[in-house]
Amino acid sequence: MSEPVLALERVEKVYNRDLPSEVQVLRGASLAIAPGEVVALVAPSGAGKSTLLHIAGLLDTADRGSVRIGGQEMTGASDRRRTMARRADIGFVYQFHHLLPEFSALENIVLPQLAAGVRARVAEARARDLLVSVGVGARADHRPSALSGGEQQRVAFCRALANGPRLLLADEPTGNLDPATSDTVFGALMGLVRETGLAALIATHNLELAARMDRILHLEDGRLA
Ligand SMILES: Nc1ncnc2c1ncn2[C@@H]1O[C@H](COP(=O)(O)OP(=O)(O)OP(=O)(O)O)[C@@H](O)[C@H]1O
Repeated sequence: MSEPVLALERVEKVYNRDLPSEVQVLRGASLAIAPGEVVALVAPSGAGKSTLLHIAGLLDTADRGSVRIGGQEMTGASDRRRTMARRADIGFVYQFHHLLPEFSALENIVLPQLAAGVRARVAEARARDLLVSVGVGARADHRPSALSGGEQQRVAFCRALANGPRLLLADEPTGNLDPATSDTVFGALMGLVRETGLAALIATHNLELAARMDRILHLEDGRLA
């Protein structure tokens, strides 16, 4: 089997250690996601989904266990190396779009590319292609406030993929949308992910959406099964 894009091994995480409020969220969580594989992460509220995604996305560190991105061991890596790996390899999507309100949809997708050193004309062409591929090409020049919730979220997907990451991490990406919109927007996300051959870990409470992914992982009692 090819090298997993994301591999977690026996990851443990405790918040507020040695305080009365101590909570052990992860108790040996392990997973491996292959290139091109789309995996659903399903868990009861408060089970530690966001914690797991933050650790996988190198935004937080585990107390124990190992995190590898593209075969590179990230446990104990310097902040600089983790930041570089995060920028180069990982795209994030959240429940709320977090687009920059004073910039257009197009600019929101161009800016991270400019920050990564891509030339403006190339960045703009890529941003337009991405917007067209998720069905919001006609909205390129609108600011986020002039877009519907579903359109905003589709723009957020494009932004997450702008710099060609190899791993997409999504935390309830359609959780804020009504069921019909959620279905359409999820379809757009899957289209993008399949087109680019990304590996993805997508947290959702929606079991119908989870069933459309390649595999479902359940997070319970701090472990994945
Ligand atoms: N920074 C923190 N300090 C202390 N406790 C925390 C912290 N972050 C999360 N927790 C606790 O850890 C547990 C898991 O939180 P997490 O946000 O990962 O859950 P979740 O599965 O994403 O929940 P939800 O589906 O409701 O968003 C919860 O009990 C939460 O209260």
